[in-house]
Amino acid sequence: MIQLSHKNLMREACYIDGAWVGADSGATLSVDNPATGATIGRVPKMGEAETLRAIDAANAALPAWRAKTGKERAGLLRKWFDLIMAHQDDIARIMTTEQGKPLAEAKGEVAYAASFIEWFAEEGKRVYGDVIPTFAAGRRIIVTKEPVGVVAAITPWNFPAAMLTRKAGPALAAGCTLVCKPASQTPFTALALVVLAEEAGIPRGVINIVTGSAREIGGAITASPIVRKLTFTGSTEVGKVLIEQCAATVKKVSMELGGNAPFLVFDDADLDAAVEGAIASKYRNNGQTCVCANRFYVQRGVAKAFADKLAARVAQMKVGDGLEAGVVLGPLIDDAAADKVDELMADATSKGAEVVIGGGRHELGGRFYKPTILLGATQDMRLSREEIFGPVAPIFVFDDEKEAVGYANDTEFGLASYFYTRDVGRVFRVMEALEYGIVGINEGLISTEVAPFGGVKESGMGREGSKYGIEDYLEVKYALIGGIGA
Ligand SMILES: NC(=O)C1=CN([C@@H]2O[C@H](COP(=O)(O)OP(=O)(O)OC[C@H]3O[C@@H](n4cnc5c(N)ncnc54)[C@H](OP(=O)(O)O)[C@@H]3O)[C@@H](O)[C@H]2O)C=CC1
Ligand SMILES: O=C(O)CCCC(=O)O
Repeated sequence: MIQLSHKNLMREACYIDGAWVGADSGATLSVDNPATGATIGRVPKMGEAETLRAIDAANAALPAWRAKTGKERAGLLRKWFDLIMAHQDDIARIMTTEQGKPLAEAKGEVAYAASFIEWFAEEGKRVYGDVIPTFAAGRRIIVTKEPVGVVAAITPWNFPAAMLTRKAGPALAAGCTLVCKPASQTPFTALALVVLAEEAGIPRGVINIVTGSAREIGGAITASPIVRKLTFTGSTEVGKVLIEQCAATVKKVSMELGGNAPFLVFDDADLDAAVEGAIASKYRNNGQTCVCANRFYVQRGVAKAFADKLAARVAQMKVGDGLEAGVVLGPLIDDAAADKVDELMADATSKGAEVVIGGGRHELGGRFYKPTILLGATQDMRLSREEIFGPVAPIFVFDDEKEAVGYANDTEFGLASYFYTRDVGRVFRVMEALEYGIVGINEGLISTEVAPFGGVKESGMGREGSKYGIEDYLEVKYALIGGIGA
């Protein structure tokens, strides 16, 4: 049992039309602690029928919710934000237990998650339209923005709170209603957030959550003509399947998919700052974020110095159960994730990469992995193309700016990128040349609710957070008014 101050936060049921319910069949899925392998609870194994009921509930709740003023919706969202922050410790404890990230990081994620609710509560009041200067006397053009309608959100296990609120915040603020499906490995964090949405007084049907079979739930969502938008964060592979499925009903889609972030260090960089940025970008959530640096390209003259400084910092990182004090790297999410990191490591070392520090599974066993640095990585290694999603930092060497940018862009992905330099001209040249939705320049942490997060190429479409984030939940309506006279 997870020790919580708010006992009701840990719910082993789904929330549909304002009621906490189980699966029709009574079937459940177990949720395990990745640090210990122990089962921490069970959630309903729902499928098509329950999902369709959730969609109907969202549809029934839509007229009243969209009719509220932005300010009325903002009031309820603000209460939700306050409750999330009031229960930050409990939610973080649930998150660490089911996801593995260290408690301090989990607390940070809860605050980050809440920030999307606060931000969009405000932004929902500012959904402005336009009056366009007319093209003909006696006519006027008005542009208004309307909620897209019922939205479905499918979220991943690596940020079980923030990926939900980054979607729920703008959706609800815009006047949409929501059906969400959290990852099966981390449903309790999402369920806890919905418990608090209910306590905040968000009306029944406005937010619904179903857990269970991804294929059945995803199939019901994408086939439904009622659902007008799907917002997804997860693998590119599943994103592509969902885009295809959404084509049948021509839904709007927002896709936040995989990344392969390059992290460039030029020889004029502040190396200490670059090392701090590398630690934040690479090892946050044990390397399991889509914006984690995946490839370090370091200019030849500073490559060894950068590797040594990074290794000195990595040597201090404590690996262990995220609930233990001082731990900064928890377990990987599951055995498959650890096996994949092993495979990428074996491929890289067989092709000549040299282990600077770490290099394999941790003595703790299970899914614990040593934070690792590799020197001598090359473009023919699998980890130059695939998301590592683990604590391995491969260092590639380059000689000039053109070569570095060429390597950085040599991927089908285009989410986050980073570079370190003190040359102002290079700042602009490289920023403009990188084919990425996000560029961190002398910064390793780019996530904030006030900026637009999203990718290009196979990293997806749409932006989350910031004033741009709400646009994905709005339709533009153009009205031409005639008969006005002279
Ligand atoms: N962009 C990102 O932030 C993320 C990228 N990834 C990448 O993807 C790899 C695999 O991770 P994984 O968790 O399997 O990611 P997935 O893309 O499989 O899972 C993300 C979400 O999609 C759901 N899902 C899976 N299959 C379907 C489907 N056919 N229809 C509808 N929903 C579906 C999952 O449900 P369920 O949990 O029930 O299977 C989960 O809620 C990682 O190693 C990493 O490389 C992973 C997570 C986030
Ligand atoms: O990995 C992801 O899916 C999103 C990264 C979270 C963030 O940094 O906002």
